[in-house]
Amino acid sequence: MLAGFGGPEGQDDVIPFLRNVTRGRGIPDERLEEVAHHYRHFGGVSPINEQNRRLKAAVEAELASRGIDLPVVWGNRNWGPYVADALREASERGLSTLLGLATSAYSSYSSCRQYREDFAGALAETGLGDALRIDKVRQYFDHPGFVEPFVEGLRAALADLAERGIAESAIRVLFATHSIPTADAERSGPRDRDFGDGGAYAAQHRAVAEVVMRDAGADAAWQLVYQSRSGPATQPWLEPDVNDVIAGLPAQGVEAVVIVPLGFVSDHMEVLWDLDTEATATAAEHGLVVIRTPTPGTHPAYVSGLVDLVLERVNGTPTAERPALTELGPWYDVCRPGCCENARLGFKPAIAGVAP
Ligand SMILES: CC1=C(CCC(=O)O)c2cc3nc(cc4[nH]c(cc5[nH]c(cc1n2)c(C)c5CCC(=O)O)c(CCC(=O)O)c4C)C(CCC(=O)O)=C3C
Ligand SMILES: [Fe+2]
Repeated sequence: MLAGFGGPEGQDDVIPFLRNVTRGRGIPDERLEEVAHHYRHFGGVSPINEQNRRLKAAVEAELASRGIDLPVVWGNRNWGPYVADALREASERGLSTLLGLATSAYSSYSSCRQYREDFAGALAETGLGDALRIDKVRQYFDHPGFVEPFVEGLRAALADLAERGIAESAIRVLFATHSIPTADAERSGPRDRDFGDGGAYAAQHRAVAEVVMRDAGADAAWQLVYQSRSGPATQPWLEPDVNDVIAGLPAQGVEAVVIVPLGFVSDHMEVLWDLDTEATATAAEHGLVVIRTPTPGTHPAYVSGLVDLVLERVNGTPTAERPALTELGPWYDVCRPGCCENARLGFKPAIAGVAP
C-alpha cells in the first residue's frame, strides 16, 4: 500500500484539504491563509497526487519486470483517495495483508508515526480491522535507492557551477528539510536511544547529508537547513530557516548556493513554493547563483530501491544483509515503544509498532 500525504486537486479542495491537515494542530489562521495562497497560485492543484500516481505505476512496472506478482493499492492521509479507500479496495480484491510504503523517508511524528496512526484509524473507520493486517516498511532515509538521486543531483550541480567558473570554496551546499516542532524532534526515533540535538530526525538528515557530500565528491562547505515552519511563533521549531541562512551567505564570501531537498521524495508544494519560489527569490535578492537539485520522484534507483525494501520485508532478509549507508540504519521494521510520539497531541492508537 503506497501511502501518500495527499493534496488538493482544484480550488474548491484547498480549504477542506488544509482543514484535514491541521485539525487540532493549533496552526494560526494567518499561516493557513498564506499556505492556501501557495496552492491557489498553482490553480488549487498540488502536484503530489499526480506524482504518486506515477510512482505507483513505476513500482508496478518494476515488480512486473522482476516477475513478482504483488498488487499495489494507493491511499493518502489527507486527501482522496484516502487510506480507508485503499483498505476497501484491498478487501474487495481479496487481500488480507498490506505492507505500507510511505512517501516519507525519515523518523518523526509527521513522517512516520502519523502514517501508523492513520492506518489504525482507517482500519477502525472501515471496520476491516479483523479482515486486514497492516505492516509498514522501515524508514529508508539511508537506503541507496533513496540517496542515489541526491548524489547524482549534487554532482551535476557542482559540475554546472565549475563550468561557470565558480570555485568550490565559494559554494555552499544547503540540505533542506521540513522543520518540525523541537518537541517532536526530541521524541523522534525510539525512546531508548539518544541521537543528540533534534533527535533521530535531525541525526538521520545529518548522516545522509554526509554520505551525499562524500559520494558526490564534494569539497564545498555544507549545512542542514529547515523550511516550511507552520506553528505559532511561541512554539519552538527546528532552525535555522533556509532563507535566514541564504541571507547570511554573501557576508561569508559565498557566491553560489546548491539546495538539496533532502527531506522530500518528490517535487510537491514544499519544494515548488518554499524552495523554488521563496528560497530562490531570497538567493537572487542577495546576488547568489542558486541551483535546486532534483528529488527522487520516479528515479529508477528510487523505484527499484522501494521494491527492494518491500521484498526484504516480505522475505525476512537478515538485518546484516539489508542495505544502509549510515551507521544509524538499517532502521527498525517495527517501530520501538514510544517511537516518534507527539508531545502536543497525546496518545492515539497506531499499528506496526511494539505496544508501549
Ligand atoms: C516532516 C514533514 C513532512 C515530510 C515528510 C512527509 O512527506 O510526510 C511534511 C510533508 C508535507 N507537508 C505537506 C503539506 C502540509 N504540511 C502542513 C503542516 C505540517 N507539516 C509538518 C511536517 C511535515 N510535513 C508539520 C509538523 C506540520 C504542522 C501541522 C502538524 O503538526 O501536523 C500543512 C498545513 C499548513 C502549513 O502550515 O504548512 C500542509 C498544507 C505536504 C503536501 C505538499 C503538497 O500538497 O504538495 C507534504 C508532502
Ligand atoms: Fe507538512
